[in-house]
Amino acid sequence: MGTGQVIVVMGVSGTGKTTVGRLLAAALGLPYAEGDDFHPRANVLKMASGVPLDDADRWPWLDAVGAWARGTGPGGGVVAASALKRRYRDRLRAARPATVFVHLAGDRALIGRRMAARTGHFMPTSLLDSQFAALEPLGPDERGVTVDVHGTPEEVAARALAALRALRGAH
Ligand SMILES: Nc1ncnc2c1ncn2[C@@H]1O[C@H](COP(=O)(O)OP(=O)(O)O)[C@@H](O)[C@H]1O
Ligand SMILES: O=C(O)[C@H](O)[C@@H](O)[C@H](O)[C@H](O)COP(=O)(O)O
Repeated sequence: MGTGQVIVVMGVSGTGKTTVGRLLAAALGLPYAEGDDFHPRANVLKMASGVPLDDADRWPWLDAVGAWARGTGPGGGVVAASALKRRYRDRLRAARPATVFVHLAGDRALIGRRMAARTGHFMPTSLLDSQFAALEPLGPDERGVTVDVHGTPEEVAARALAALRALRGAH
């Protein structure tokens, strides 16, 4: 899938970033990182208490994700990180120019159901509306693919791999 490529699996909470990101990393033989692990503790506590993050909360987190991406070296890697807004993705691209985004997209009802069924996670389903409100889909000039999240995780991962291959073929 290309030397030096970092794949950022993006999208709202509950859309399957972790699940699909791990499958992509395994399929590509790349290291995987969980974006949630880079949040300062204050961010996790804020979200857990039902308050959405703002830009100021997200900059240090994005810089930590970007540092991981840069640190993967020539081999690249896969990281799950919501990267909801264009300016957040700009920040990640500034840290690691060879970044490609996989936007996992689905309707609110489906994602809400999956999120509600998830256990042991700090993110409350009540924040899903704010996640959709913040979401800015990939622009035509942004290197990446948008992948629908219906079906099994394996189907979504296969769809993402095919879209990445097509993107690569187009360049
Ligand atoms: N394609 C899928 N079909 C059914 N359930 C899924 C699918 N993808 C993810 N899930 C489940 O939905 C929940 C949210 O997925 P997760 O990977 O944690 O999303 P995110 O990392 O974007 O928050 C988890 O409980 C996960 O097991
Ligand atoms: O910028 C944000 O508001 C957060 O990054 C958010 O988008 C993310 O979704 C949470 O960290 C919950 O984690 P999950 O995405 O794994 O639910």
